[in-house]
Amino acid sequence: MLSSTYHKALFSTASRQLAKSAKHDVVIIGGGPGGYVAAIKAAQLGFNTACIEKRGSLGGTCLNVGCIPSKALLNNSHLYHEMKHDADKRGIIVGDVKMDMDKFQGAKNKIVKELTGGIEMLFKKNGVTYYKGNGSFEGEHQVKVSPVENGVKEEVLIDAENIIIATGSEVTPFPGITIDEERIVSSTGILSLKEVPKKLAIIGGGIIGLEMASVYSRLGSEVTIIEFQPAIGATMDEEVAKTTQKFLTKQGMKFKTSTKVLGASRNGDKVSVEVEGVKNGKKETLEADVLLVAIGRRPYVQNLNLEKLGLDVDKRGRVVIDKEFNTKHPHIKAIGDVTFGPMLAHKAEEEGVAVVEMLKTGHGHVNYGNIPSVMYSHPEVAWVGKTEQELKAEGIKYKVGKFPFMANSRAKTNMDTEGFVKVLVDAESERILGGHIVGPSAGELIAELGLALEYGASAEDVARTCHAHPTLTEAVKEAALAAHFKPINF
Ligand SMILES: Cc1cc2nc3c(=O)[nH]c(=O)nc-3n(C[C@H](O)[C@H](O)[C@H](O)COP(=O)(O)OP(=O)(O)OC[C@H]3O[C@@H](n4cnc5c(N)ncnc54)[C@H](O)[C@@H]3O)c2cc1C
Ligand SMILES: NC(=O)c1ccc[n+]([C@@H]2O[C@H](COP(=O)([O-])OP(=O)(O)OC[C@H]3O[C@@H](n4cnc5c(N)ncnc54)[C@H](O)[C@@H]3O)[C@@H](O)[C@H]2O)c1
Repeated sequence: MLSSTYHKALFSTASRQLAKSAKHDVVIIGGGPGGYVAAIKAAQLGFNTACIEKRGSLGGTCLNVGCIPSKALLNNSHLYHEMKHDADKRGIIVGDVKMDMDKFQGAKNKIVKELTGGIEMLFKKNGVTYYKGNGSFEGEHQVKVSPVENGVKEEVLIDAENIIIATGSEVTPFPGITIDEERIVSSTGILSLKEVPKKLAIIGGGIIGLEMASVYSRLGSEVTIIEFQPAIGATMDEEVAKTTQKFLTKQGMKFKTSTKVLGASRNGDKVSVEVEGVKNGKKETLEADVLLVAIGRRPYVQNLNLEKLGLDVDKRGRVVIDKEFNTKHPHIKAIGDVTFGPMLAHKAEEEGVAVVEMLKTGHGHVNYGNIPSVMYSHPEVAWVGKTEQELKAEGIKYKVGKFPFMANSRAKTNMDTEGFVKVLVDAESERILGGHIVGPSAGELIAELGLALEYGASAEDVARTCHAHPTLTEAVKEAALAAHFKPINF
């Protein structure tokens, strides 16, 4: 996303004279992955561009309280766990390994600060005007920027030819459960705990639940995940979800699937969670030191004043747009989490580019059939294209090619052999329809299958491509070979 030059640079906002009114070709409300990418692209394509962000720092949910801080905690907790429990079997004697939570959190905060500051610098470099304030509609072509702490000091009224809504999403609340961000936390609070909870309960076995379960389980928490559905992993391929649950269970996490949460309350430093089995109606009270509520996110449109222009949201609160990102007023468009599609940073970024290209040329495209998903647990889980359950539901005849990391020489040398690569191909043409990986570096490996999908490659195309040895990528090649004919090494 950002080059390392910018990662390193800490950037302080230059003081600027604020006009009470301004005029721009493109105004973007929201500075997350959707909004900031759209802003940079628009400026690069020659538009006089402004981006309004009220948070006080750019990068949105992803950089401030999402992708980036969670991955920093995941990476460092993994290192800690490896040193403590894994080094010995590799012949590395490390002595007494301990956690320093202040430094652990500090390392994460430093990364967030550098990356968000880097975007501010990119805005400067590309000539994007950045308004630190709340954006709201005043008219079809008028956006008002209202002051926020450390932001604009007075209101600015912008006259905008085109407006892009990129206001993202917020945590879905659980009715009746009050988040205090201390003992009962959302995805934001869990990223900044001051100590490792002895017992951590999590409502929701989706991506946030499982990633945070991984972090704290590695640091020593007893983790229980409560999931309403019979399976974890939200939209994962069913076989992959089952395998993932098996691996995470082996790591010590406890799962209560098909379980309904009736309520939760804080009593001093403890939290009680009342649950009931969906199938047997059995009630139980779980005690925890911290409870994470992670049952999804919902679009965020508060304080935008959409009503003023009669802009529609659907039942799930998503801003209604057509295939070209247009609301009912075609010069007002919406991208990212605030509208349809998966709530992923790279999806928002793709839309950020496409929406601006649409403005410039009348064409802009996102391939929604090829948006990868990655869960950064260990082993990682990554997928792209169709799952087996989707292919069955659509009546598409397919073949499966699978290859286990146990038979991959690089995974063996790394002593990291859990999982497999699964390639789903059209039964006749062998064109790749989906890729599913649970295993080491799955999040990196999935890019190859994404590229194959984008270019309409067949299993044979991937299988006949020379892959370096010894690498984990050979498992992808072998899975493709298995779909086409037979693998060599298994
Ligand atoms: C814990 C966690 C981990 C995640 N990890 C990943 C991951 O690893 N990979 C991944 O792809 N996705 C991940 N996501 C999802 C990802 O963060 C979102 O999909 C992505 O941030 C959406 O980008 P966006 O630009 O649409 O919205 P956002 O990032 O939410 O940005 C919207 C911005 O608009 C601002 N805003 C809202 N209203 C106004 C207004 N009226 N005026 C001015 N500013 C306004 C908000 O302050 C916000 O900064 C994660 C999410 C969470 C919560
Ligand atoms: N690595 C990543 O790409 C990444 C990481 C974190 C978050 N995200 C994105 O953020 C969004 C939100 O993540 P999330 O994990 O909160 O949502 P999610 O949709 O991934 O998972 C929510 C889970 O909660 C369960 N659930 C819902 N209501 C429940 C209830 N009442 N009781 C018990 N379980 C219940 C659902 O069945 C589901 O399994 C997702 O769209 C995800 O794509 C992505």
